Amino acid sequence: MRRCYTGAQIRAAEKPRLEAGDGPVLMRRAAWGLAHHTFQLLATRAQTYGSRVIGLIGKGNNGGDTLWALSFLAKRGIAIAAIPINTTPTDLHPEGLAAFRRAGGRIVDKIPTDTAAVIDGVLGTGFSGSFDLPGYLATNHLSIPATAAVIACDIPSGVLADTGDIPGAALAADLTVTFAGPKVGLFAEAGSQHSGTIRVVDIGINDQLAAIDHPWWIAEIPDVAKSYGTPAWDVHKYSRGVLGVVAGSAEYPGAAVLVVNAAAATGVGYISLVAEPPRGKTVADKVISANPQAVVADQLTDKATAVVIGPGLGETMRAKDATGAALQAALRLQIPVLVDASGLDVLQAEVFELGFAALVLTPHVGEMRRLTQRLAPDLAEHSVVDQAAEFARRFDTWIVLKSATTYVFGPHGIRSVHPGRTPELATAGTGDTLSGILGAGLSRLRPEDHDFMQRLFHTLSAGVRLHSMAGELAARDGGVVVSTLEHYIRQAKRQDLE
Ligand SMILES: NC(=O)C1=CN([C@@H]2O[C@H](COP(=O)(O)OP(=O)(O)OC[C@H]3O[C@@H](n4cnc5c(N)ncnc54)[C@H](O)[C@@H]3O)[C@@H](O)[C@H]2O)[C@@H](O)CC1
Repeated sequence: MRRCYTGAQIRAAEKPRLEAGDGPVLMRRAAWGLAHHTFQLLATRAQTYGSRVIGLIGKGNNGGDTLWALSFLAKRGIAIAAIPINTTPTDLHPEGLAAFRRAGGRIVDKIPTDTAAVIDGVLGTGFSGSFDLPGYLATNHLSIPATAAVIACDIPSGVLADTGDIPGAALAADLTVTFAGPKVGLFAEAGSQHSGTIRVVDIGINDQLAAIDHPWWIAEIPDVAKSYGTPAWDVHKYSRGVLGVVAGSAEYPGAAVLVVNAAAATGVGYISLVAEPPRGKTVADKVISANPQAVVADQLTDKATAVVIGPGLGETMRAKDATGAALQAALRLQIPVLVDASGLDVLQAEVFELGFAALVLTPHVGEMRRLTQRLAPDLAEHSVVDQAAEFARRFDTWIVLKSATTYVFGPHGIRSVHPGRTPELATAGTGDTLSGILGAGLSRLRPEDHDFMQRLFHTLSAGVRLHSMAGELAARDGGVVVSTLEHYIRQAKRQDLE
């Protein structure tokens, strides 16, 4: 798992160094890294000596970094120029501007058509409110040639470092060179679609960053193998993981099929479908014809090591009873419980007091808002991401908030972020598939292990990654058809996508 940070966390880590007077040193390290990666990018395009690089410069330190970086590039034979954005040359970072001028840089008011790269150094982590850089450029007749690379200094201007939201508009970068540690805004929401390739420059504050409480985490491809890879050589079907599935109804039998398909493709020792009569008949028939290895029972087996409750259960009294009975059994067995879809709407506040081994809720944005409205109405004014984070903390539970960006929040502030890698996953049934993947992962955990919580977090985060890898593979293969996603889950488990 890789760490990333809010703007405030990065500022807190820098603070002692700034107070010790190290600001200029940190800035020059950042600028050196920005110049290095810019040069590397130009080299891959065979555009180094004599190429032109233009900086779009704001009045803060982000502009200062860019001016310094341009001065370093000039020493490597690059023709440099800068355009102040929303400010005047007299308001630019003084030392940066002096270095830039010493290196022969000129302030200009046009972007020449032979420009090889534009560095966006208008706004960095000091950005708040709203800004529309593309609109500003259009109004001022500054057009970036289609052949020029766009390189963002630290973060594309207009992206909020803490959330990835873009309240105005931002340039989409080919490359973002970010300092100290990656900002969460480069991976979340619209920011994730504007950051391009991300390079991190070590500016010498890693010790301070390591000490930060509650960074954000990101699951990387190797993490999938850690949580979902080959089981121990000596497992048998029960010790590998027994997943109970309480899903499907006469109205939505397909949801149960999708959960079971995904769990089977992810890898589990035994799948027990809880399908008591009369809803059981249709659901059981459909699941068994798709997955003959699943075993149908009318209640949760005592051998279960995790249970998924909710997909396609519907809103009938019977669905509520099935949810209640499965929760009681899971409590008695002390196994992790995942509640999704219809199951979420019947959860009452008391459920959170019961003391499950772990309770994981996987709402999409609409379901999260409904949960908040019902159980924590005072949070309703917050963003849905903040609602999920606070809900997890308040109710001592785990939330996987599904949207274009997916978030995992744990009870004690632990959290991970997962950029949307393909909009193809925005189709009915992909949530059921995620429940199946995560259910299979949960069934492998042992609540009695000392590092159970850590493993649980990794399982949820890596499972979200596995799901999006499967989506990406399906998208490349012509699009996501949910009933075939299990095929891509298996492919994703063995394929290095990057
Ligand atoms: N703090 C540090 O030690 C380091 C900071 N570095 C750089 O410093 C940046 C942060 O610098 P700053 O704090 O000066 O902030 P920025 O350079 O991001 O921008 C600050 C300026 O933009 C203005 N501004 C904010 N929102 C605006 C809006 N919506 N419309 C118009 N103007 C707006 C602010 O009033 C302020 O004048 C980082 O992103 C990074 O590039 C690097 O040099 C590394 C070291």
